[in-house]
Amino acid sequence: MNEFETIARLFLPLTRGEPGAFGLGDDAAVLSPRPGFDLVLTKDAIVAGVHFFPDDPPETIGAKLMRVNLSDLAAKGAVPRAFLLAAAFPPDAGPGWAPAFAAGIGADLEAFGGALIGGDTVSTRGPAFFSLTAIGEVPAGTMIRRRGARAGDLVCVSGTIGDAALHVARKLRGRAVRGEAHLAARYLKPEPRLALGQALRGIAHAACDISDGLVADLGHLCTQSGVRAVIEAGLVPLSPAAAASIAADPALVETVLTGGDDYELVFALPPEADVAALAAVTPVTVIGRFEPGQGVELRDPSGLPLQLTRTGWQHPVGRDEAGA
Ligand SMILES: Nc1ncnc2c1ncn2[C@@H]1O[C@H](COP(=O)(O)OP(=O)(O)OP(=O)(O)O)[C@@H](O)[C@H]1O
Ligand SMILES: Cc1ncc(C[n+]2csc(CCOP(=O)(O)O)c2C)c(N)n1
Ligand SMILES: [Mg+2]
Ligand SMILES: [Mg+2]
Ligand SMILES: [Mg+2]
Repeated sequence: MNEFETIARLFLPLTRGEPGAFGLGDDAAVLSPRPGFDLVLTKDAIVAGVHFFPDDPPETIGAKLMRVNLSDLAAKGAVPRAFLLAAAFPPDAGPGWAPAFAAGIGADLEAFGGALIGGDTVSTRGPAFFSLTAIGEVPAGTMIRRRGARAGDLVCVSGTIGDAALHVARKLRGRAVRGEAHLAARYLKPEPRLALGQALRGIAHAACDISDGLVADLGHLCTQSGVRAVIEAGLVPLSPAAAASIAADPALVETVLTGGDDYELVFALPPEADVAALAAVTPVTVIGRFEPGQGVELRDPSGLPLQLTRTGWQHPVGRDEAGA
């Protein structure tokens, strides 16, 4: 399939009748925020060998592209509205690859809402690269910021932490884990916490999604808010697979706390907030408290500080992988 066949056959159906997409036949799209709403804009990219394994199923690569972006909208309390897709397809992909990738995106547009309104389709002699600009809506002035956590607030997280990072540790470093199928599913198709994020509007003082790692992303929230977080490692919610993996190899606790790829939410709730009411929508766990100061402190079950060798994922930019 050539470029324009790909746009017409694979991407046009994903516009789902959105008039501002102009049938993917114009230079640009038009989007009007509904009166009384703000548009919330975010962008994440994924690269073969960096964010996904080149032999991952193309449907789940499309889904993961959607979900890493939906996760940012979720963290801001936004409702998905529109997406712009940049796709540089792998040079050696078979004829079924792009249709399956597009089907993964289409299924998530159905599941989570919004429409494709534009993008760009290119070729590459390098690794496959995909990026979405995701556009969501919130009632004007209500986007949840990373800034706003206060001393005394509860540190909360959704879902379970560390599953995807354990999958990566198994695939890249040969680490022995338990519950491989569960860990793989969590890596391939993270759950964007859209309902929780929307429920947090007007309640949470601050929120961030966890892409780089729990400690790193909580650290970003602390920096923006000008507070410190003290969390108890023993309270961090784990799936049975992650708990069994750590029980067999305690060193994996660092992978869980700092490995990233969780796409769960970490957020600040005032102490009087009704955590149980939120937890009725999505699993929510209180893992610590915000205090005056800066940085993230982790405590082990005996209350002693837990030292980590890193806090999360960072891309090397303009230097080699060894960090020279
Ligand atoms: N190339 C860039 N140009 C402009 N702004 C950028 C660029 N890269 C990052 N940013 C901005 O920097 C901030 C931090 O970006 P970052 O990518 O770390 O956040 P994130 O998307 O929530 O996390 P992740 O990419 O790990 O999912 C965001 O406000 C983002 O829009
Ligand atoms: C094949 C493979 N190797 C390593 C990882 C781990 N990883 C890569 S980028 C990133 C942070 C989020 O990305 P970004 O900050 O770019 O949004 C993480 C945790 C992976 N997912 N797949
Ligand atoms: Mg980003
Ligand atoms: Mg984010
Ligand atoms: Mg990142």
